[in-house]
Amino acid sequence: MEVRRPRRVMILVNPHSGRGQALQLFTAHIEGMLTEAAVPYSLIITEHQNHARELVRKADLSQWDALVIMSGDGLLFEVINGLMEREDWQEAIQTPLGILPGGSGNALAASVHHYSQSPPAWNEELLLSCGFMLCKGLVGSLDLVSIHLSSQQRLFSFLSLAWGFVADVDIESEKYRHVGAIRFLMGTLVRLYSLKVYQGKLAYLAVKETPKPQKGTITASHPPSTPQHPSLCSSLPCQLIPTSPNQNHHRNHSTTNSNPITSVITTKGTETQGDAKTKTLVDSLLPGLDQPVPESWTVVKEEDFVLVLAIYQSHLAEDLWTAPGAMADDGFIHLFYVTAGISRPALLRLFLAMEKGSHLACGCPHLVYKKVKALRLEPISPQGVISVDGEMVEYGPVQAQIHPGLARLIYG
Ligand SMILES: Nc1ncnc2c1ncn2[C@@H]1O[C@H](COP(=O)(O)OP(=O)(O)OP(=O)(O)O)[C@@H](O)[C@H]1O
Repeated sequence: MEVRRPRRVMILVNPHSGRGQALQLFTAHIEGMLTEAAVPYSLIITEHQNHARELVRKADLSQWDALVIMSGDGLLFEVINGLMEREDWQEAIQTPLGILPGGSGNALAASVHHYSQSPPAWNEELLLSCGFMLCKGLVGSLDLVSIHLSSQQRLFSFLSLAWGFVADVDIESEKYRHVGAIRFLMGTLVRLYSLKVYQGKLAYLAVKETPKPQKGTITASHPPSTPQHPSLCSSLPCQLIPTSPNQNHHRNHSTTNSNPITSVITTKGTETQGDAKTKTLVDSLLPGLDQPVPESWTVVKEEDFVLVLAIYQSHLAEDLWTAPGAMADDGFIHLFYVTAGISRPALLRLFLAMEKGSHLACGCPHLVYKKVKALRLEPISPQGVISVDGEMVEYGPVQAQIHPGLARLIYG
């Protein structure tokens, strides 16, 4: 007879995130909620940078129903990259992930709240909404973006890749973190005052609008963007239910080749290569960074930018509804860029309009928006900042490709 050990939710709290109150917020608002909903959990307080990354890289994931972070987006970035560094990454990255806002930006928390079609919420109200989603335990797919840096390092991102104005504001405003979400407005005003032009080359592979596939065919396209709720989902009462790892972790995978040296194509177009034990995820759309981009790509003729922002969730911060049509698993990188020549007032108007998601209706000739599957950015300006999920990464040429529905996220 199979004896199932009890499994639970690992909650990682960064006590220094945001205004440094994540732990107090957890105790005041979430602890009771989880107890009432009978969700078993273990609380782990991160002690240093990369603590969460190392922990999930080595964790026995069969013990955990979900990995939840209470912090800003930076801690989830660590968790995702820790999972993708494991030998069993294909299974590991299927562990449901959850977010409780404890930072000052809280982009993913604001996005999942938005996907639940609830009216906008901030601060504690947003935290309660995310806590409620955690108790319900509904799980959907989450797109990840594979990012290659010039040093050959590869990262996995769930939120954004930014260069120019947005990246500068994000990183420079970290020193105002103690004031909370308003740090972005302060950073924006400071950076507007010393507005810069950033030189570089941008190219992308645009999404082709294709007719809907026939029923029953396996395609490489993304699924409908409504959340799927197969595994952690119980009906009622709101409670996380243990599931067998084998039951759900391979939900997206259909093996097309029985050879142990396999190339596995998932129904969502994710390719892996290698032997059966250590397959690596292939970025089939990306040539080497030292190779020219394929002819099917669009090369942007302008080389003077104010910002380039690739985002794959709806919100860049609690009050920045940047990609109004985006969903967690829509299979798109939403690429925005602003070309040089925009006036300070026009740029400020764009950011103010972003609060209501109406910036694309501003009619600003300098703002361009494209849905893409891959992109490459080659900065020419010798110094600058590139950020991935709000974290500063190595400056230099960078390219990225979307992997639709590679991870799983708790959202209602
Ligand atoms: N105990 C800790 N001490 C110092 N740094 C930590 C600790 N735990 C996590 N970190 C690091 O802090 C960084 C910032 O974390 P995170 O983004 O989650 O919070 P935040 O920056 O306050 O949020 P936001 O970006 O929304 O302002 C991450 O790189 C993370 O690795």
